[in-house]
Amino acid sequence: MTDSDSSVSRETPPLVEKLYPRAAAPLTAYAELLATEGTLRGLIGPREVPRLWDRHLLNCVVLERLIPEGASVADIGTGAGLPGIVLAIVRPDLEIGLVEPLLRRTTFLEEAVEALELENATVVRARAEELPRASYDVVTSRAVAPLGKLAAWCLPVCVEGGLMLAMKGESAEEELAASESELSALGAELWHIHELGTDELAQPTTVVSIVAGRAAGGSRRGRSGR
Ligand SMILES: C[S@@+](CC[C@H](N)C(=O)[O-])C[C@H]1O[C@@H](n2cnc3c(N)ncnc32)[C@H](O)[C@@H]1O
Repeated sequence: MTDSDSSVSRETPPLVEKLYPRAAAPLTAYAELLATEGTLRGLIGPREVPRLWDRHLLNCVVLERLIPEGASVADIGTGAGLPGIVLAIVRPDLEIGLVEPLLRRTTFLEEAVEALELENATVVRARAEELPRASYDVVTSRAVAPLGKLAAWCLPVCVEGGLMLAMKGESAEEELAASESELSALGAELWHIHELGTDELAQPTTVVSIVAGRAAGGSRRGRSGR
């Protein structure tokens, strides 16, 4: 990787300046952290650095469009903070739990939250299965597990009527078809595939949204209830 390769990703894309002007500086600082400490600590492959914006940050940024105002959000298996840190930056109204079991990753996350001065993000060192039932309004994930397994982890964590948002690639339709009976058994009520950023991004983001029913998480609790 040459210096010019790695610097490409550190230029804030005009799209971010246009759509999220207030978030442009912290997003760029996060891109820099991923490109430096993130690669040094093995959290991001060096080959990802030139495409950090296109394949990672922009891909995550548009997810915010599906999240209701003021929601509490658990980002399951957040790794180096994707999409959780991006969401915390672009949506200060959200309360984000960055859920990750591995110490090396939670150490990086703690440092990133502090460096980026994110008052609305908390690092939670845990596996998804260990989270309290019905504790978040929205549960997000990206590249964590096949949809059926993910639903068994995430839906119980959602309040009744809450949302599970799974970022998926081209496999979304196939995974959804394969897991419909599991979703029903878990009390899911509605599911849908969204294509986000089709007019704006080189690679639109595919998200499976699932509305949690009573059997999934239990009774509704407020955002301060976890
Ligand atoms: C491929 S990485 C994806 C990281 C990040 N979401 C991204 O898109 O770059 C999968 C992450 O899920 C975490 N993970 C695996 N099983 C998990 C579980 N049961 N609960 C929570 N996180 C889990 C791993 O530690 C890892 O950080």
